[in-house]
Amino acid sequence: MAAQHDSAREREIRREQAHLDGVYRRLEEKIHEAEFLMDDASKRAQVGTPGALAERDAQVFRAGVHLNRLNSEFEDFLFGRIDLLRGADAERGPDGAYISSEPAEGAVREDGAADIAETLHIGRIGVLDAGYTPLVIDWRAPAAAPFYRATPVAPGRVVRRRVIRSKGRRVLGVEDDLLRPQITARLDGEELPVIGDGALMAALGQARSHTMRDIVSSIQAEQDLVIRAPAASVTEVEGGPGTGKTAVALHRAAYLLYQDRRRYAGGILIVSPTPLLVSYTEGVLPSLGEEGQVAIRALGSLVEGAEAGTYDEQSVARVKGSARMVKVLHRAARGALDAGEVPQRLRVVAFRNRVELDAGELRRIRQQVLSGTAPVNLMRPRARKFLLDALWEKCGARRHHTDPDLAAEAREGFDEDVSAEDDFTDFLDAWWPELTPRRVLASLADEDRLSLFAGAASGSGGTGRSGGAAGRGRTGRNRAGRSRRGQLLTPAEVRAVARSVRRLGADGEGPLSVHDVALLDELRVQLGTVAKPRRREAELSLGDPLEQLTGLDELTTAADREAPRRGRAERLAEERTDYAHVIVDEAQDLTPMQWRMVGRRGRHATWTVVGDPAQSSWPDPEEAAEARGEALGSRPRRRFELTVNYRNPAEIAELADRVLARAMPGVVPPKAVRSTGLRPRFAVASGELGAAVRAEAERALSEVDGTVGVVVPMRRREEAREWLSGLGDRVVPLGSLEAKGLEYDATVVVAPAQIAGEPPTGNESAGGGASLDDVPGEASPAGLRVLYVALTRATQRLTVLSAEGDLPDTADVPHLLRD
Ligand SMILES: Nc1ncnc2c1ncn2[C@@H]1O[C@H](COP(=O)(O)OP(=O)(O)OP(=O)(O)O)[C@@H](O)[C@H]1O
Repeated sequence: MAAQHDSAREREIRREQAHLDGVYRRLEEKIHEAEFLMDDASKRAQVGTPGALAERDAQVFRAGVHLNRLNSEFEDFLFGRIDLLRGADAERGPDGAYISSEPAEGAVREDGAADIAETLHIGRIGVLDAGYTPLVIDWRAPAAAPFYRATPVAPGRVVRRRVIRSKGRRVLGVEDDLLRPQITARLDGEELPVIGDGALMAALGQARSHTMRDIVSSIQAEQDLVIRAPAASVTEVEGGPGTGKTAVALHRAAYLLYQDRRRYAGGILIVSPTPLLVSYTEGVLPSLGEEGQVAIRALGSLVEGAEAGTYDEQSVARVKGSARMVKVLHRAARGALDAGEVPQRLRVVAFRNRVELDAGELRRIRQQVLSGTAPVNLMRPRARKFLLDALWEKCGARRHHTDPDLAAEAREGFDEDVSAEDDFTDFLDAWWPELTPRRVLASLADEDRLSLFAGAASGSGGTGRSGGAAGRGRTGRNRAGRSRRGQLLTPAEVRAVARSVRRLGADGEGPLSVHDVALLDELRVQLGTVAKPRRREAELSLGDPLEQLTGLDELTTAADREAPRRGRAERLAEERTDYAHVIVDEAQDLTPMQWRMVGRRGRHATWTVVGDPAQSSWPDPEEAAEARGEALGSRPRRRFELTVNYRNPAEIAELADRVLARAMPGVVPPKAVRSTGLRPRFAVASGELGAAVRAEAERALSEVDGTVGVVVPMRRREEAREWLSGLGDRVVPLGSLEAKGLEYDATVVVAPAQIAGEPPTGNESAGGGASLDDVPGEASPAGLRVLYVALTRATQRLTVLSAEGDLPDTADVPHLLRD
């Protein structure tokens, strides 16, 4: 029986191999076609402009290179096949396949027999044969949708879905799902064979590496609905851990580009919470045939020239992320002209007279200038004009001219003379310097200044409306000391933030934290920058050079795109601050300030926002929801929910759900699709914690082939690196908040009560150091949500190692994880 089955499998593999061979033959024809075109182009004397010819040469050359590389570099280039019944009508779509999604009446005969009328192969790119019949359909094409959408309940025309595993030119295996088991279908006169137990389970059981794989061959129906949702307005996707939100977001980016390349020439931005998650996911798009138009950025790398390198203590992050900072920064931007040395007197010579403005006059002029609403840096011309007005008044020349024309002429001469004086220009540079966001942020290291800006709301003025910096600093502090009502930040918060920005140094060039970056972006807007000239759209557009080669939708490989496009993609990302589509991953964790920063990059964009409120580590969900609402504006929303957990085996999911029930009672967890029979392991660190962690990590390493994540409380992450040193790169130490979005074959979760008892905050990551007590605080809802994230990272095995505060029972189960 087994031998028979094997031979059926082998026969099917041979058949798929024959098809793949045919595809490669066609590709080789395309190589020749490309070579011919290249040859032809070079022979032609003058057709079109020289520029057009050069472009054409380049295109043809690239086409040849792509085709050559295709053989070796496109792993599982062909991965799927569907066998379909005859459709309700005989109309074909642009990809050469029949359009009907429902079978024709009579396609299944009364005795349950039916013939397969159409077979489609699905791959990463589309290939047509010489007669425009599809050899391979691009996975994003409408004709490929049934491959993902068909279910036994709603099979449409699909009788059998097959996943093909191949490498380069070789077919390695096939796995089938029968979607209409009740009918007897025949293909070319033979009964349709069904091989294997389905591809999804095979994919889920594979060992994990440090980079995410695409799921193109096993996208599930509810995920496909999101990936192919129309790009209008805002697509919101919620789902528990492991439901494929990140995977879906990445596939959606590739799908949108395929659908409307021209529209998305404006760029797609994918915002990820941490650099770890960026490096984990960034290989997926090239494997899907896309890269150049998509920028994947961590929140700490979203602002040009401001790369976050450190992380704030959690209590500080909480303040910096809060929407209260908007007003503080508004005041800081307008008050920043008073930071440092400010000239107290302006002296010029005009019409052979010395004219002077003293400190009081200068202060009043500054107040007048700042009464405008423009960003501070853009007010410099206004400041210049007001100074000249005051000097003109003071020099008394106006009184000598009764004739308005003569007066105007004299004034013009006056302005020209004064403006040309070094004393005047030097003064203006010092009195109204161009402010940089970094410098203004750094100026908040002065507690007096910060407490003034953080003081009770008093209009929008900031220091520009009152006296000198030092005097105002004192006033602010007194005011703050007198009354806390209406204060934006408490004195303790002021101290903590001021201390944290000292890291930037006086010039502001020191290391930035993740949360500083959103503050810089806010200041960038408040201060204003002189716009750089924009490149011409044509220069930016990547176009699709291969569109001209008939019969191939698109032929590029990851390696192709990497080399020539990388520089270009980087340049595009650098230049771009406004995208055509913005995808936000782990959206539940953006702080209000980060929502503002991200919102600015998608003012004219459509959006896809994916997240899970149950995994939010931000302590004030309402404040974040409000900021998210503002960033997304009044655009209509379309909501989707993902309900199946593809990552965790049921045994692990069940344990994690106990924590979810504590963190968010009543929330329905996603359903785990597989079970391994391996229950989580519980252990207690009775001696030295480091030794126990290392021993558990070693044990996990011996149990799985792939990666092991060791999740520790944030304040332990530096120590954890030492505990695990020398165990090799299959083991990754992680602070609890760093684990977000990642997954490992095995995880060791250390000290759950400490993880749940840490002060909550937004997206934190490696580096820096929180200063917490050894004994964990009370588990907060946000802390429990962080623990829930930690417990849902494993694809195969989970170990929970109890430490101080965990109160394990006789079976070593810590109190937070008991029923
Ligand atoms: N249809 C699928 N076929 C195969 N694997 C899948 C499928 N959907 C999801 N997966 C796998 O499940 C795992 C979880 O996916 P992903 O990281 O996208 O989930 P998530 O919802 O973003 O999780 P979290 O909220 O925990 O970050 C990944 O390994 C992904 O490849």
